[in-house]
Parts: sequence; C-alpha cells; structure tokens
Amino acid sequence: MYKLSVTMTTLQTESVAEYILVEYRWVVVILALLPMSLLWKIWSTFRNYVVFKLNSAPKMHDRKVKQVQKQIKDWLSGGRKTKLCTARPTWQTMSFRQSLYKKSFTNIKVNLVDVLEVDVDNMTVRCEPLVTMGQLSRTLEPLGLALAVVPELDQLTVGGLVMGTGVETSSHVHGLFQHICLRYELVLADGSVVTCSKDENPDLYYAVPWSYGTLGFLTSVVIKVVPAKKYIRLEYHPYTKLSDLADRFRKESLDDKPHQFIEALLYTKDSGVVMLGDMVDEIGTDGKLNEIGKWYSEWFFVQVQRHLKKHQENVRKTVVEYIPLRDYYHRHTKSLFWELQDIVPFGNNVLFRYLFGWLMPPEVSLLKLTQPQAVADLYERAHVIQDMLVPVQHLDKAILKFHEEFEVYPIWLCPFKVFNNPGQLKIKSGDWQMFVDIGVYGVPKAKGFETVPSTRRIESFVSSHDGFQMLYADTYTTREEFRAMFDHTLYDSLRDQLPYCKDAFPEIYGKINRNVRK
Ligand SMILES: Cc1cc2nc3c(=O)[nH]c(=O)nc-3n(C[C@H](O)[C@H](O)[C@H](O)COP(=O)(O)OP(=O)(O)OC[C@H]3O[C@@H](n4cnc5c(N)ncnc54)[C@H](O)[C@@H]3O)c2cc1C
Ligand SMILES: NC(=O)C1=CN([C@@H]2O[C@H](COP(=O)(O)OP(=O)(O)OC[C@H]3O[C@@H](n4cnc5c(N)ncnc54)[C@H](OP(=O)(O)O)[C@@H]3O)[C@@H](O)[C@H]2O)C=CC1
Ligand SMILES: CC(C)=CCC[C@@H](C)[C@H]1CC[C@H]2C3=C(CC[C@]12C)[C@@]1(C)CC[C@H](O)C[C@@H]1CC3
Repeated sequence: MYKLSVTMTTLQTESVAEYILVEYRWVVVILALLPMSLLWKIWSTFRNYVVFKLNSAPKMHDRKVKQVQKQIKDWLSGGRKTKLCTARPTWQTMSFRQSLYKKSFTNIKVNLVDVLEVDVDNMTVRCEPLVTMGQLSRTLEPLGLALAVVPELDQLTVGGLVMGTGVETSSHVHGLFQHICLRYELVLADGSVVTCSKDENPDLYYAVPWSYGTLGFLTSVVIKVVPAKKYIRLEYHPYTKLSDLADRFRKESLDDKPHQFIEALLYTKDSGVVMLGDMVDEIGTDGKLNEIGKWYSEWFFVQVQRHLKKHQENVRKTVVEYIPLRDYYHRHTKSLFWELQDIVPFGNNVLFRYLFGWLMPPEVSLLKLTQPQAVADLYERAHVIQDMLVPVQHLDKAILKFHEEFEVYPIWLCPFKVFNNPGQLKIKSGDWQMFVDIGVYGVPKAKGFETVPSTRRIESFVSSHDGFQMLYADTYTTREEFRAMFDHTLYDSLRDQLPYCKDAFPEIYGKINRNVRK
C-alpha cells in the first residue's frame, strides 16, 4: 500500500490538523459519504429507468435545446459581456481541480441528462451530454449491447468525454471515445443549432473533440454500439522484465487480429501483468468464473498483483478467468483505480468488504465536494494524477522516465489507436498510429520529486516524443508548449469563421491551464 501517511512523515511541514484530516478522512467517508452516495444512486437509477421506459425524453429534447438557445440569445442581446461555459458545478466533474472560470463566465444550463434512442438496426445510441457511462451501460446491457469504448468510471459523462477525451481497453481497436461518436448536435455562439458528422460540417465534427466546450454547447451525440456477450475471458500474463512486458504489449496491440481488450498493470519498473480479454457467452474449461463485481470481492488491482506474485514464486504463469461483462467494465471503479487505498486504507480488508463493500466507492463528486483545503494542498504537493499518451514504440523509455521523475506504482497501461483525421491530435504518417495511455495515480516516491518541475519534465518528454497529455489532469505547459503539443490549425480557422465564437469562448488553453484551475 502506497499511503499518503508515508508522505506525511517525510514532508515535515504539515500541521497536526492536516495530519488528522488526511489520516482520518475515512471517518467522514464511511459515516457520511457512503450513505449519501447510496441515496444518490437509488434516486438516479430510479429516475433514469422511469424516464427511459416512458420514452418521454426524445419529445422533451427539442424543448430543452431551445432553452439552451434562449440563454445564448439573452447573452447576445445583453451585449456579450462575459465568456460562456456550462453551468455544471465544478465539484461534479471528473477533473481533480475546481475550475475558477465558472465564477466569472456566464453559466449556461445544459441540463440534458437522457438516453434518447437506441437504434438496434444501425447499432447506435443517441444520448444527451450529461448521460453517464454507468447510466448508458445500464440501458444497453439488457439489450445485449455495449458502447464500443466504455471509459470505466461510472460518473464520466458523454459531454465531458467528447469535449475532452475517453480511453478504454478496447481503444486499440476502436480508437478513443471521439472515434466512436458519429454525429454531434451543438448550439453555437450565435444561438443556432447545428449537427455535424464526417459528411456534414466535417470541420466542426473533427474539431469538437479536445475542444473543451470552446466551440459550442453539445446537446446530443450519436454513438456507435457493438453486440455484447456475457463474459470476458481474461488471460493474465505476468512479466518480470520491462522489455519483455513492453514487447508483448506492443505485439498484442499491433496484431492483425488482436484480442478485444488489452491492458497492463505495472507494479514495479520491471514487473507487471499484461491482460488480454475477449467477449464470450459461455465459461470455458480453461478457467474459473471470477465475479469481481461482487460486493465482497477484492480490489481488482490487488487480485492482478497476486497473479504476478504466484509467477514470481514459480507457482504458475498464465492464468485464465471468466469475468461477467459489467464486472469487467467496472473493474477499476470500486477502488477508483488504486486511489481509494489512500482514503480508506482498510477498504480491501475482508471484514470491511463483507460489511460495507456494497457501498463502495463513494461518489468522486462527493469526495471532491467535501475535500478540505489541507487535503487539496497535500495532493498538490505529494500526489500525482496524470495520464500521458505516447506512441507505443516509446513505451519502455517512457516507463523509465516516469520511474525517474515520479516512481508511482501501480501504473496503468492501455493501448489506443489514433486515426489520421483532421483535428487537434496529429500523427506523423499512415492511416493510424498505436499509442499507449500511461496512467499514474498515487504518491510519488522518486527522490527529489517536486510537483511542478517534475511534471514539466514529463510533459516535455511526452511532447518531444510526439505524445499528448490528458487534460482533465493538471497541465503545467505554457501556452506555446501547449499549442506545440496539439495541432490548432483546424481549430483556429473554425474559431475565426464561427460567428461570436471568440467572444463566447476562450481558447482551449484558457480552460485547462493551471491558473484557471485551483
Ligand atoms: C452530482 C451528481 C450529479 C449527477 N447527475 C446525474 C444526472 O443528471 N443524470 C443521471 O442520470 N445521473 C446523474 N448522476 C448519477 C451518477 O452519475 C450515477 O452514479 C450514474 O448513473 C452511474 O451509475 P451508478 O453509480 O448507479 O452505477 P452502479 O450503481 O455502480 O451501477 C449500476 C449498474 O450499471 C452497471 N454499470 C455501471 N457502469 C457500467 C459500465 N461502465 N459498463 C457496464 N455496466 C455498468 C453496473 O454493473 C450496475 O449493475 C449524478 C451524480 C452526481 C453525484
Ligand atoms: N477513462 C477515461 O477516459 C477517463 C477520462 N477522464 C477525463 O474526464 C473528463 C470527463 O469528465 P466529466 O466530469 O464527464 O466532464 P467535465 O464536466 O469535466 O467536462 C470536461 C470539459 O467538457 C466540457 N463540456 C462538457 N459538457 C459539455 C457540453 N454539453 N457542451 C460543451 N462543453 C461541454 C466542459 O466545459 P465547461 O468547462 O464549460 O463545463 C469541460 O471543459 C474528460 O476530460 C476525460 O478526458 C477522466 C478519467 C478517466
Ligand atoms: C483511466 C483514466 C484515463 C483516468 C483515471 C483517472 C482517475 C484515477 C482520477 C480522475 C479523477 C480523480 C479524482 C480522485 C482520484 C483519482 C481520480 C479518480 C480523487 C477521488 C482523489 C481524492 C480527492 O480528495 C478527490 C479526487 C477527485 C478526483
């Protein structure tokens, strides 16, 4: 366990009050946040079920879009005095930070929360931007369908994933979340409603992903779905040498007929487990059923680590398990990857799991809302939450660099394809290029770690290796460095063309840089 308390003793600057707030945060979590999270889940599940069954949402959609248009027209007639952003409170979002611009910009209410239509003939689902991944998978699952890419934390919204980005272990086949989105409907800064796709307003369609709400307000999205099966047959392949692990990871990701799901967890610089998954309807004879979604089951990353240990003890090498599909999609939700071990250190204890496991995890938004300043400060000084996206050929080198600067484990590795489309993500050549998301969440142990200089060195490494940074996390790049990382050609020309766009929205950098996110 990589606990924050380690840092508390090493950084001698904290007060006793800070120490108590951090060490005993679990008291608040268990007594207040878990019951509140439960009530919220019951209410939203019930509400979503009723709305969808009554099929009232599609009829309401146009009226709700008109309400968005009206707010923009009011802003236009009021003299365009401030810039615009969505009214979604910053504590509800998945970014670790509070967005300061929400206080000074005009907040546009985009309360569009419904799944509108599942089209089984065309294998698409149309939904509104505040639909969450949990809500969507609950709707699709009984129909035998799933999104082609299911970013794994339940609370992630369609709007946030389109305007930012989304990645999952099927992304080496389907690409990022943006690549499975077929059509967007937006309200622009002149109050007009437009739709865009590859064939209709293609410039807008390609510039929307990664634009962070700086081109218009998203009001609906048509997303590709795929047939779903009951289980994931998951192979665990442990490795004790980085180069072997990286070679296998690359080989599997670039295979002509790859497994449907690929992921790796690194537990040290040299050891980790590559996981290869495929959807199946029956449990085979080569492995056992493992219902990792049951309330009493151990955190997934701990289970995976056990496979590595067994391998290191020469007990066994490759293992196969059958995991119910939704349990698989959820595998990192219960422990928020491995972040929850810092907040509820005994969360994986067997007694706790049997008594309270069904309540886990607390809602991220509630954790954010109730986070004391001292905890925020401590996370700032002694915690890393970053996802860096680098071409897969640089994987080994990148891990060594991350080890030198952060030394945070486990590390999440997820391959994904970037297609050679117009827009902010540019690749060197070919129709597509394979990347890897290197996810680092935890307390850095590297000697000399200092948040800003260390992160800046990583950012510069990523940029110089043709990579990108995920922008829900803190970015310390300057505007120039940021514009060198992301291609702004199409984006800039659209902002010049779209009426009032520059009056209404800042540049992307104006919404994601550290000065506007505290
Ligand atoms: C401040 C706030 C505002 C919110 N606003 C809205 C809102 O406007 N509209 C709204 O609908 N919700 C809203 N929510 C709901 C919230 O995001 C729910 O947590 C969300 O619906 C996720 O589902 P869940 O937590 O109920 O998932 P769980 O209870 O964990 O899961 C429900 C079921 O869905 C399945 N499931 C969940 N995720 C997946 C997945 N990725 N793949 C496959 N199966 C999966 C699970 O197996 C389970 O059976 C809000 C929450 C907060 C805290
Ligand atoms: N597995 C994964 O892929 C994971 C992804 N993430 C990241 O989390 C973020 C998503 O979190 P979430 O809480 O859902 O989103 P947020 O509310 O944080 O929104 C992210 C951005 O999208 C903009 N946006 C959202 N909805 C709309 C809309 N309807 N119209 C215009 N702009 C909109 C927001 O604008 P505004 O500021 O105006 O509100 C904001 O700039 C993404 O950035 C994603 O990359 C995080 C964890 C895992
Ligand atoms: C898979 C990808 C691409 C990213 C996963 C990111 C998550 C691990 C983080 C996204 C939001 C983060 C927050 C926290 C932990 C890490 C994330 C879930 C906290 C719960 C940590 C404790 C703080 O007090 C509140 C944080 C809210 C955001």
